[in-house]
Amino acid sequence: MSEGTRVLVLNAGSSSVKYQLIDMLDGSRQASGLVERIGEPAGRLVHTPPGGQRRESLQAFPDHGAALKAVAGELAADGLDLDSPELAAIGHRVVHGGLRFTEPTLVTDEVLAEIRRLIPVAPLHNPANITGIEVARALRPDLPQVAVFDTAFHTGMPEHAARYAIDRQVADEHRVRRYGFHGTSHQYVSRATARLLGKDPAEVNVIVLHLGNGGSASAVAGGRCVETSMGLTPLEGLVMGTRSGDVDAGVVFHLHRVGGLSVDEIDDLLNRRSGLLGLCGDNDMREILRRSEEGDADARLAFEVYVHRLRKYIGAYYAVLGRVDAIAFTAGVGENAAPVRAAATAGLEALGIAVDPALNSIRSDRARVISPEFLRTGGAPRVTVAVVPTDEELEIARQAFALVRTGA
Ligand SMILES: Nc1ncnc2c1ncn2[C@@H]1O[C@H](COP(=O)(O)OP(=O)(O)O)[C@@H](O)[C@H]1O
Ligand SMILES: CC(=O)OP(=O)(O)O
Ligand SMILES: [Mg+2]
Repeated sequence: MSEGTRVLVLNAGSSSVKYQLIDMLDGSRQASGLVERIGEPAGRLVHTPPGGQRRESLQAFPDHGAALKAVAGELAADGLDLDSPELAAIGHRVVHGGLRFTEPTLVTDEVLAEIRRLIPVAPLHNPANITGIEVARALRPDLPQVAVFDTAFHTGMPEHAARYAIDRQVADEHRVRRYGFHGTSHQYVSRATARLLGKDPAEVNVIVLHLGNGGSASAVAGGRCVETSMGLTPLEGLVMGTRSGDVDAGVVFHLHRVGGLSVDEIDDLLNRRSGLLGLCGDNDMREILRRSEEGDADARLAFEVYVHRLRKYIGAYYAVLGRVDAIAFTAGVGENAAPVRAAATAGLEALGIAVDPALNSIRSDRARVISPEFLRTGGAPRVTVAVVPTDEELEIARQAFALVRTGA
């Protein structure tokens, strides 16, 4: 077993790779960075060395393999060679773990084959995750590679939340059920929210709104996920950057039978050309807020559809939990877009939910409460609304390190 104390975490997303090198002795970040717009003509790598100046390099990254090689180069330039004996493991975010992977798992050829078998149910993600694992294995074949699954935190969901109301035999034969994603983030943020409240996670009920490029909501009761908005694939639920979220399944039949689109075309439409992008031509919330402010009607409608869906889920999860102690906004949109947080919670005072405009407008990368100190709720218990930055990489590093150190 390696005596190293550092873990490199790779979070390979649909068009990006986020990475962090973390020393598990004290949780300190040795380096971190992001490669974005992979596969596009103009890519970007931003690397932050230990305690140093961010370096940006603008270049095209044709695929995830090219991106990871560039990351290894940046780390080497800081003397953080991937050959270092200080590295104990490489942790990988893997989006779909199906029914089998409910815990962090050491990657073997057989595990990799199973992750590959799940590509049809995570077509935007598992291929990138696999590439990340393959490139990392080629760079350090001697090192444990640990897969940490987005689905794992949701595997304890009650059966009534995990089941679709379709023929049970068909569902079981094809393993059609609701798996849920972003679980590492929902787990980390729900615990961090409990800490912010000064309580034990076992005592609190939290609605976590993870709003990034992909987005999902979860209802966490006493530390356990009891409901989440994504399903068999990361398509169900909230309106996302390029994904539709919930649509009547009848839309698929209609587009096929009447619209003449093939199943693959509909898959591409709903996963890559819908959501905010489909509604207004932009998938970046920053652009949508800017355009809305200038009076652009398409951007405004996209914003309203996005927020309306979010409000529906807040209401639904309030009912699922019965008692809500906190609502936590997280990920790129949740942490940065004050107008989304304000609109999603507006007019809900009777549920004990409100956001203080001054607190909401403060920019910070720390977990913080944005609900007002005093609120007329008409008797409803007050809900703490908070912005709680997620750290999927730190959580993956912890889980990966625990596995290689203790085998648990
Ligand atoms: N300052 C900001 N204001 C509004 N939205 C932002 C801001 N910064 C980032 N975002 C949004 O966050 C999204 C990315 O979120 P992130 O959690 O990094 O996504 P992912 O991990 O899914 O790639 C972007 O598409 C952008 O819309
Ligand atoms: C599962 C998922 O949607 O992930 P991301 O937000 O990284 O696309
Ligand atoms: Mg993300």
